[in-house]
Amino acid sequence: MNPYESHRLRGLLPYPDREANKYSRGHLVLVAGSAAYPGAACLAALAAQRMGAGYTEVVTDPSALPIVQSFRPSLVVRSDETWLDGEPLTASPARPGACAVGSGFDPGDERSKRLLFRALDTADAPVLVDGGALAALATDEGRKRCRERFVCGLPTVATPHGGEAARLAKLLGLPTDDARSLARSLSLAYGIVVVLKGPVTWISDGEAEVCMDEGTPALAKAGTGDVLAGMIGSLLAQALAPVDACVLAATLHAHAARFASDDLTSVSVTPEDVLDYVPRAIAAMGFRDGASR
Ligand SMILES: NC(=O)C1=CN([C@@H]2O[C@H](COP(=O)(O)OP(=O)(O)OC[C@H]3O[C@@H](n4cnc5c(N)ncnc54)[C@H](O)[C@@H]3O)[C@@H](O)[C@H]2O)[C@@H](O)CC1
Ligand SMILES: Nc1ncnc2c1ncn2[C@@H]1O[C@H](COP(=O)(O)OP(=O)(O)O)[C@@H](O)[C@H]1O
Repeated sequence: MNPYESHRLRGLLPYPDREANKYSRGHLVLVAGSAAYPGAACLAALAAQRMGAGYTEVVTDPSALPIVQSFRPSLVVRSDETWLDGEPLTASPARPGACAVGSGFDPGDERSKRLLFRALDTADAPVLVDGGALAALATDEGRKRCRERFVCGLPTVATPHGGEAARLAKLLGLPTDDARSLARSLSLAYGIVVVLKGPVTWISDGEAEVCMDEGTPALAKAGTGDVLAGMIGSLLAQALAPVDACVLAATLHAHAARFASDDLTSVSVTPEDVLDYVPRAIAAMGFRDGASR
């Protein structure tokens, strides 16, 4: 059920080439955070950096700007008000990129919807939809946009937990009793790759499902989903195929939490600790021949 054995996963790790520059290593536009949840933008942004993206640009609510800026000086941070009217994101082989939208959005507010729709409408690049933006995705207008992107060959990934998946299913009256079938039916109905998170996480592109069961209940703490979104977004920005990006990120997220639990106990691990153990999870997965350490 999980065709991703360790050799295949190791081959997907995005070790930088000798000639790498910050643009060739992937530009992630992370539209995240709100007045209510500025911390989610910080968690997802550091996760994106740790997962290898060369250029992590955080687009956030004006009230969250100073918080994200002071969190890490290497982040490029700008206001979502200017982003709404700015240049759309275009990815190319020389300058790969992706947009991740919604971690730390207030579900159901009008601003979340505007930001999500702008990302879906304008990004000529993969888009990841997470957190509060999933409420706006679970509307006729949200689904229509996903279908249009699907027809144009533009990947969209969504990372719902059980509650968010139920919202996406409700729009279409889909049954929610079996997680594997739910991941598949949401993927087919919206034309997206679905990462249905939980104690077991199911990843579906509508054709096949991958079962991710290496997690630990240490991950059941607010903020770990924001970390996962940053990791997947980072790999999408580095031009991994969508299902590969989701499987590799979910595996490293689970391994990082296990390493953190070994040292800190499953009681005490925080999402920040999961972030700190991502490098150990990457190193434990191994090095490709010729990769720069
Ligand atoms: N430090 C931060 O800034 C954090 C921000 N967060 C952000 O907070 C926003 C709201 O997310 P929430 O998930 O709290 O709110 P939601 O309103 O989207 O969903 C929460 C509700 O979903 C239901 N639910 C059903 N199954 C569930 C499951 N398996 N896991 C979780 N909930 C389930 C629960 O009844 C709960 O009341 C998101 O944008 C998220 O990214 C959270 O990730 C927590 C940390
Ligand atoms: N009991 C558990 N066992 C394994 N993994 C879990 C468990 N509970 C939660 N997780 C993982 O933790 C993450 C929680 O994400 P999410 O519910 O979006 O949290 P948040 O929105 O608070 O960041 C997901 O990756 C999920 O698979």
